[in-house]
Amino acid sequence: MSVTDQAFVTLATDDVYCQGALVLGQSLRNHRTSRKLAVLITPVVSSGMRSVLHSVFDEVIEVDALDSADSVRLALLQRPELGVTFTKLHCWTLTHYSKCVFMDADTLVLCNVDELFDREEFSAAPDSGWPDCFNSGVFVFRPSLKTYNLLLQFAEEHGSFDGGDQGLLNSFFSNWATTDIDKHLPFIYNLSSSAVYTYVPAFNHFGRDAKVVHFLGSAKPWNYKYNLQTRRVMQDGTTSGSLHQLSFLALWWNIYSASILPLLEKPQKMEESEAEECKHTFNGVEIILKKVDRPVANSLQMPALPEWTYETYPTTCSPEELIFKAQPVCEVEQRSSNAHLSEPDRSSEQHMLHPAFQKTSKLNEVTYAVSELSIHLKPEEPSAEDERRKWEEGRMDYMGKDAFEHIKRKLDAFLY
Ligand SMILES: O=c1ccn([C@@H]2O[C@H](COP(=O)(O)OP(=O)(O)O[C@H]3O[C@H](CO)[C@@H](O)[C@H](O)[C@H]3O)[C@@H](O)[C@H]2O)c(=O)[nH]1
Ligand SMILES: [Mn+2]
Repeated sequence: MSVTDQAFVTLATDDVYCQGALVLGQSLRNHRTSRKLAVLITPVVSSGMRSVLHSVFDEVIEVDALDSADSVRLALLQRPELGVTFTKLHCWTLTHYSKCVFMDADTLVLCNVDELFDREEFSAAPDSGWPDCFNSGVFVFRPSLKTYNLLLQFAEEHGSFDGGDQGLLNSFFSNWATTDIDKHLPFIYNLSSSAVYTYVPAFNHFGRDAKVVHFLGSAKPWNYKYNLQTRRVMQDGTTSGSLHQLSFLALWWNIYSASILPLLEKPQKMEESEAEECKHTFNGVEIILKKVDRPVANSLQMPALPEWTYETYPTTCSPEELIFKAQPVCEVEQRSSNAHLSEPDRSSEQHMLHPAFQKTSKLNEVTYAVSELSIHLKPEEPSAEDERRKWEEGRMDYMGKDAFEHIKRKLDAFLY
């Protein structure tokens, strides 16, 4: 059964967030959603990335970027980049759907969540930072131009208390917390990976039922490095996380390497060329595959956490297997005790592969050739204004370009 007038909708304003949207879309496919998949993009998304999006999503819809331009409030949140999340409001214009579930590009489904469509506008889960507010990373809504215009008007009149869409939507749907308990999605539909350690016993008790993980905050899965041999996320000085977070991150990367990487234009085969590194370059993003002879000790060694961890996979696993094994161990174990064929939902999975998966047989070539995978943002030259602000805020780069020798050279050039 497929329902064509309902859709999961996400947003990727640039090629970087497209990485997240692709993994989210793929996770929905892996769990055989019966709904359409739509992604909103802006004009800056590259044509290469658009064609990759087309192989996972039913619809790729270009919209103009909306910006809250609310730098003061966004600075309070310490996330100046979030003004652009106002672009999310465009989802109300998708009136060819009767009902939709919006999901942030930094979310991932762990099982089929089609039952969300039984809920009404406006349903969302509590935010872990302020539970009387909902988190706007997962919500059920009804597209309507009327609502869209009311939202824009509201934004103009009242702005957003956090500068992003979440503040705006909470003020707009202000009776969410008190009026209808059916509109409170359980937290397992929007489990923020950072909430994991704020209430560990609750996570241990309820976490195994998690249905959607949300990597909210400034460190996104694509900011980490992934070791294709150990199938673990690598930690360096700038990234850290609890074991639970790291297992969710590893799951994200499992999907990325198994299903998204093979959709990218195939780089020169690394075994043949002597190259140590190969790159896929998009607009502002480089995806780098590296041959590294790094001792395994450098990547994170996860101690055994039998009741809640992800399996590590032998590299001999077929890509299809890999995709469906990317489940919490507790689930895998339950399944293996009575052979997964007895579970009707699983037995048909292998036959229901989305066309996007069929290309994944190329995975092994990549897997064997490289051991480190990372996504880099091509650094933009900081503007003169950014530079000045850094100085004013006392954040000089003493070791780098603001080192005494560089300043002296500038002064010399100015004086002589
Ligand atoms: O440059 C950007 C930034 C965001 N997004 C999209 O907007 C979503 C929200 O941004 P995100 O970086 O995921 O924000 P969070 O870290 O999740 O922070 C919170 O605050 C945001 C601003 O209010 C809300 O949109 C989020 O749902 C809420 O979880 C992303 O997932 C993307 O879908 C882009 O496409 N490009
Ligand atoms: Mn998010």
